Amino acid sequence: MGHSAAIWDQRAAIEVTKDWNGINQVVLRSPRGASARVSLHGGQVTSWRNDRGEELLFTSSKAIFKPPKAMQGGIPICFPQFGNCGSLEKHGFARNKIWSIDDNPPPLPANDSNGKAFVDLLLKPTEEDLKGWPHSFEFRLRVSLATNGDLTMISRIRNINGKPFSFSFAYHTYLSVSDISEVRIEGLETLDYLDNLCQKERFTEQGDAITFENEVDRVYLSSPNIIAVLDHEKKRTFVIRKEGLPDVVVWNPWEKKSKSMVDFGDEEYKQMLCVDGAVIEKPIVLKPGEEWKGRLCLSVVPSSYCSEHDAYLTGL
Ligand SMILES: O=P(O)(O)OC[C@H]1O[C@H](O)[C@H](O)[C@@H](O)[C@@H]1O
Repeated sequence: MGHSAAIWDQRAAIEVTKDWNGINQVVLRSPRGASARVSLHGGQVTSWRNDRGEELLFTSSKAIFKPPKAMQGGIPICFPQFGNCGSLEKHGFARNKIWSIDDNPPPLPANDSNGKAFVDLLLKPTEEDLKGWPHSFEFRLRVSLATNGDLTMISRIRNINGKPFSFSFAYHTYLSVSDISEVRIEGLETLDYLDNLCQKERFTEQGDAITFENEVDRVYLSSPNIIAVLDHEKKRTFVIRKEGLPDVVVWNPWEKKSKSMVDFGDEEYKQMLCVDGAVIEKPIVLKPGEEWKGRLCLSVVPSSYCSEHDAYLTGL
């Protein structure tokens, strides 16, 4: 795929354009008008819009998106380390690297190809990278947008090293919400979590659902594969389905911390909520030749749909 080439295939539209830093980004469009943008900087999804053109992911108005710094917003990929729980830079190096497009990706499964636009991005370590993390790998990230606007990300990480290596991982998903005080998460009740605000101490969630009235920075452990984020004001619900990602990070910096973060504008913390499908507590160990797969699918449904179908949520 050449520089800023536009490729249109019969199923759906895939276009490669340049972002404001001159870095290639892939735009996926669904036949009904939903869209997603994926930057080759970090393989980061920077935008996901529904068919009415409404942005579903949060990006701060002051976001700095200039390599080598990763942008706070969208969906950064945290690999091979989450946060500061290791010797590497925060959240690992993958989100700061320039990925490449696979011009000849394996096809979508036949039962899943109808109207789907997708792109495969690849990350392989350079000689220089191997000095910082001496493990050879191939990371294939497939981002796809379905006809109904669902956004799916599949990460496949293969060990092409002579020795085993281990890693942690997260899709650091910044959801756009109307007002954090009006939002609730269902599906994490009764789970144990590590509280990053209390030196990773382990607690058990007592509430019926998770609501927000202060800073929250937690890793929920061994969660179900479907959770819901209900936004009362917007009357919509994000449904997060995941596979291979046992942990869920829930983060909102709240007022005081967000004031100390250069990327955040005043009061902007109210419009964001990170809910990350992740592997943190028990890192993945890959033997030579082995591959790991982690899948995240994001959908948006009207909240009325959810309350009418109570079982849909209570059974999560
Ligand atoms: O600033 P970022 O690199 O986007 O990371 C922001 C946040 O990510 C995670 O959710 C962590 O649990 C937080 O402690 C951290 O501050």
